[in-house]
Amino acid sequence: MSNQVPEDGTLLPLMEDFYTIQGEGYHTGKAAYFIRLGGCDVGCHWCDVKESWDANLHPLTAADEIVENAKRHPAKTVVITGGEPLIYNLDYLTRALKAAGIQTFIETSGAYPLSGFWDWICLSPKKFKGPRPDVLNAAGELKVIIFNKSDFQWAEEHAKFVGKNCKLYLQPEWSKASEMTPLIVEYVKENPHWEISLQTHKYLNIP
Ligand SMILES: C[S@@+](CC[C@H](N)C(=O)[O-])C[C@H]1O[C@@H](n2cnc3c(N)ncnc32)[C@H](O)[C@@H]1O
Ligand SMILES: Nc1nc2[nH]cc(C(=O)O)c2c(=O)[nH]1
Ligand code: SF4
Ligand SMILES: [Mg+2]
Repeated sequence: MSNQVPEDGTLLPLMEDFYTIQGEGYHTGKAAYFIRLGGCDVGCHWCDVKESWDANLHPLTAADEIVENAKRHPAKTVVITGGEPLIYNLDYLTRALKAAGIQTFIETSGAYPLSGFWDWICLSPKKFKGPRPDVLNAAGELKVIIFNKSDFQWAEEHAKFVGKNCKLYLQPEWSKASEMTPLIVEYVKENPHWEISLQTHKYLNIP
């Protein structure tokens, strides 16, 4: 992890920011400005953004500047992702976004303590470094990645720990999608409290 990131959250290692369509989960199809923070030590072997892992490769950027850039886009929604964004204290950034009238959504593994003020929390827990109870309690959606058959049971175990209104999604791991998607279809037909989430941006060829 980067040593120089100040604890007050006024500077954050920004890997990239881009205006696109939310491709996954509950808010699929909505325009949003994505803020991708560098740094992650969870170590998913199938992670589709491994370039994010080393925080030191991504420039420390003023949270105020990130907010000014977010304000320039028509959709008043940001998705903060990474890397693992909860490595950092996100109180300052999300307070400023909300003060600017922007909705705050996060994509997180839940492996670090919850910080920030959120309109939506997408928790995608990982075997490699499990989710914390504070994030399980606050999640609006639980999005479990299905890489092999044993992940269905693992998904059920985590669903026990989220709130009763939390939406439940199964999302195929991208490299295994042709093999796992038919299994997910059958699983959801048998267990309709779950829904399918696809990485629709990859089918649309957009960021
Ligand atoms: C790159 S992660 C960044 C946010 C956070 N570290 C997390 O894992 O939730 C964003 C989302 O992409 C999902 N994801 C990453 N690699 C994937 C892959 N190969 N196939 C399907 N989903 C993937 C993650 O589970 C997560 O829901
Ligand atoms: N379009 C689009 N939707 C996304 N939803 C979650 C993403 C992420 O990497 O966190 C993502 C992403 O990278 N692109
Ligand atoms: S927690 Fe997220 S960013 Fe980190 S390795 Fe896993 S999928 Fe990639
Ligand atoms: Mg992505």
